[in-house]
Amino acid sequence: MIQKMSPSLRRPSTRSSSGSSNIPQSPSVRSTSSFSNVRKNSIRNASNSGSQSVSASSTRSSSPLRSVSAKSDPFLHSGKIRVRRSNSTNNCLRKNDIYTGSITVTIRPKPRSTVASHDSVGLKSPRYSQPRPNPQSGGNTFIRDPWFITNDKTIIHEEIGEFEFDHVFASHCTNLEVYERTSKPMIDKLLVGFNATIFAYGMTGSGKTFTMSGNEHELGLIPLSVSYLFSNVMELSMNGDKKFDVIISYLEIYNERIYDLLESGLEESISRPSTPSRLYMGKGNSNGLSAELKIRDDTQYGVKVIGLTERRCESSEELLRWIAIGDKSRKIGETDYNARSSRSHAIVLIRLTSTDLNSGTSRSSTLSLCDLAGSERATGQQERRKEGSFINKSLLALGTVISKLSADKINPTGPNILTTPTSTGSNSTGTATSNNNIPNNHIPYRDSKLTRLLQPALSGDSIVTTICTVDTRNDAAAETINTLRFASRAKNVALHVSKKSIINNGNNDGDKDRTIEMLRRQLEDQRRLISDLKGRSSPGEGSSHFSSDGNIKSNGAVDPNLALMRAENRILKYKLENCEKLLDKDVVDLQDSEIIEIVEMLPFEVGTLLETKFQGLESQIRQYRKYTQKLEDKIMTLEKPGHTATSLTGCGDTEVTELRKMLERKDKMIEALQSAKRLRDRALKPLTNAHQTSHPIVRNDKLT
Ligand SMILES: Nc1ncnc2c1ncn2[C@@H]1O[C@H](COP(=O)(O)OP(=O)(O)OP(=O)(O)O)[C@@H](O)[C@H]1O
Repeated sequence: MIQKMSPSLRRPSTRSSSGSSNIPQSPSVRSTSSFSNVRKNSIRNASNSGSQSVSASSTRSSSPLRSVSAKSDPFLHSGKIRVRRSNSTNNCLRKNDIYTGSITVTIRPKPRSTVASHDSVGLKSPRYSQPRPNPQSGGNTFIRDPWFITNDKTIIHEEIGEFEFDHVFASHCTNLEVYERTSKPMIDKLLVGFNATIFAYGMTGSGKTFTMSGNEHELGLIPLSVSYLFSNVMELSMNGDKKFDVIISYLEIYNERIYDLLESGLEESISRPSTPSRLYMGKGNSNGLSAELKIRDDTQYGVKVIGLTERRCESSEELLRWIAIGDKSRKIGETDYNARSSRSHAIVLIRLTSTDLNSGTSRSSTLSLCDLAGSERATGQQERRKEGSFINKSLLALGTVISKLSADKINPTGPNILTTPTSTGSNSTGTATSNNNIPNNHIPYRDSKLTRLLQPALSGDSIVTTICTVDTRNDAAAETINTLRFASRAKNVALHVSKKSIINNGNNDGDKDRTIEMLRRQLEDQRRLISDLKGRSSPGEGSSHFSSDGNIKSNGAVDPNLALMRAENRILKYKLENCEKLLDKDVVDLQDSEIIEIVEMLPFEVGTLLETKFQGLESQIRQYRKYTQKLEDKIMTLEKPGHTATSLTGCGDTEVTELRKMLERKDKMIEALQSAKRLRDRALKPLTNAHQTSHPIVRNDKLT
């Protein structure tokens, strides 16, 4: 019997290639007549091949990445997954800086049966196609599979009809294939500056956590994406023009409260080895200590969780270690459907900041990886029931937001295209505006923490991809149909996303980096100097330190007054020595018998004048010598322990002034010396000339 179709599924199919148009595509539900043709084919295919999908299995076999071994490398070394860049995007990228398209929606059915060892972790629900006792016949009845996947875009329920999405995976596809098609293109967008959001949605036990985190046999989208991100970051920063910062935060929404999953992880990050997945950690391990965090509107990010821990990561291993630590605190509990059911929505936020070291410009984009808790029916256990009601309430809020965003009635002129909040998109009150700026219906983002956190992403600040996991067992049909309805609406939400803007001002990271580099160098220089001084100074030197050039320092800084005093003292000394030499020479010269003879021959006045001059010079030199000595003594005293830089500076001012005055006088003295010499030369010249005739050898050298 063909059931009456839900109104939301009645839209005519828009089956054009999703990559060729920016008009969001409605999921199609075929007429029952067309459906019956498909059904026949599907049933035939299924019975012939024993598999659900032809196209998806071909995808599986053609993937070049299937040989990657999760066992050999739990975090999958980046080199192993970087086989090729993905060019698969179902949406249009009109301009380099603008992304126009709709939310990308993919469906991942849970396999009919999983290998026993894989399933031992907790699949409690009855297996697909298992025999059930039939009271009428007394024998066993096999429950028939109501779902068919006819190609990689379509999933059909034999009574409900056909749903079309961007991609429908085969139930036996690997996480790697899901990653290749969903997450990898998003990392490529992230790397060029777009925000990217990926979330897994589906009923409890349908494989959301398996898809996002993986298990010990198979890596999930999170580790695969992180490895790919870091391999790109390393490659792009190789030539030294760019620098990347990767920062992780990790939170959960449990019973409508936000908790930081990295708050208490620092010690563990140091001591613990990395762990690939929360599935293999302790159960029910809430530490119960973390405080609830609040959300605020934020001009840069739309919304911000106040006080959320941020950890800077240098490698994929480090980042995944933080996630493993966060996973440990995530609330997990046993439900009727899943022995290790996530009782919270978990969101990993990875912020990538790239800085162009030449221009100093930088750009930050954020990757949000969300593993939502699964919708579930009421259960017997009180605690699970309470959790379940919070989960369902928040998922309902998400469904309503998506529904409002997707509904044509919001914008009767066309699809509801959302733009970034900073331009014409939604605001914090949740009012969406369409392209033509006509205010639309109120979008109830504030109805739950989940929708509030996803608000920027859903209102056009991020490219969004969702992976809806479904359970194709007959028992789960109602939940699966609900999931597909949600997925159908999400597919209708159109996006118009701008790249995050480049920050280019004096306070950008480039400038900061340069300043930091300069300060770091200064610090290193000073450290070297300090250790050098420590090595040279004796233990009793108190707070005074000596630089390599002998100047006293306080806290590593050169005292400029003292340095000046010392320099001037050196000059003074040098001049004094020269004066002394000159005087000594003159004295010697004058004592020379020949000169004395000559001088005796001079008129008396000249001799007296010279004598007076030289005596004056001698007296001046004695004064300078005395002063220099005094100055040296003073410096020696100041350098002794107990004299601080302050006292030094205080003394130095007067000393330096005096010294300067002395230097001026000293210059005068030298001038006087020179004029005396000239005078003497002039006085001696006629005598020398006269003497040359009778005494050809004159010791001129002594007079110069
Ligand atoms: N595609 C798959 N291949 C192999 N095993 C799977 C797959 N999907 C789910 N499973 C298994 O099913 C079980 C439940 O999956 P999982 O915990 O991921 O579900 P879930 O949707 O996250 O549930 P919940 O919402 O309750 O947290 C796990 O044991 C998981 O390994």
